[in-house]
Amino acid sequence: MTELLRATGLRFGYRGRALARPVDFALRAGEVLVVLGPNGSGKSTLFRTLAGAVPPIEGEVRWSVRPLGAMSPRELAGELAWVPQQPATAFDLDVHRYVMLGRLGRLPLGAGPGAEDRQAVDRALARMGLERFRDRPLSRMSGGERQLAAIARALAQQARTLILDEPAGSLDFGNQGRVLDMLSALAAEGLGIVYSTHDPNHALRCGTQALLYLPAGELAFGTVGDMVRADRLSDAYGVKIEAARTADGRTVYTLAGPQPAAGERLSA
Ligand SMILES: Nc1ncnc2c1ncn2[C@@H]1O[C@H](COP(=O)(O)OP(=O)(O)OP(=O)(O)O)[C@@H](O)[C@H]1O
Repeated sequence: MTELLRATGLRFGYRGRALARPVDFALRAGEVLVVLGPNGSGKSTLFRTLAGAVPPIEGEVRWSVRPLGAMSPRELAGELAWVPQQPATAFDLDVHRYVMLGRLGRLPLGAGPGAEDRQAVDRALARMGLERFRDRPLSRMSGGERQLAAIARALAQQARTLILDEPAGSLDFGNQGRVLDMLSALAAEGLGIVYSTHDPNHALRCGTQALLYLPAGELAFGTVGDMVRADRLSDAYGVKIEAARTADGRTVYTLAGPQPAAGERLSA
């Protein structure tokens, strides 16, 4: 399988202070890498580092074998499309213009969008079920609808990898399932997917690899089967987490009760 992303000895954070110990990981076409960790552990910062918005403290990021630092913004736009946690624009665009922003990074300097770009926008709106919101200003959309529009914008970009920061964070139960299944379908079409979530069950539903922030600055990488386990999750979040089985044999994780008070860690 084609390698899309590789991080080697990567340390990242702000003003020289790393949020985790050095980590190595890779993503190939067709894989879904899920990033799990407590609030403030560094999931968004990792994404910003992979996208080149925050320079690494140490180590290297490569997209399709090329070092991130040597890539032009247009080359990078062909590699990754980033869906931030809280999509925002300086102007109140209507939805199809907002989704068109996903095309801009791919256009030659000074060129305007053409028929191919408009088709890409229409396809992305259809895939997200947003056709009826086409001419609606973002300011008149709910948080969840805006999140779907941000995913449509990333799809319109037609990059090889999608990075999504908590894509299901504002979505209702039905849309959570739809978006996760769509991410699986996009991976099956050959894209690479990287996304963060606070729900380990989402990682089980749609994940092949996982990065898990553990206490003492360890960032562990492995298969979802190895990383998303009750013992490791309990360790990561400092609460007792139990595995249960559904009638059709799937594993689901739930919080066990009662839990330690906030700030107390489990003694394991
Ligand atoms: N621009 C910044 N400069 C300095 N520190 C920052 C900056 N942005 C975030 N931080 C800090 O870096 C740490 C990691 O933040 P980050 O947003 O990456 O966490 P996260 O895992 O995505 O959190 P959450 O699950 O709450 O969204 C936090 O302690 C945060 O306060």
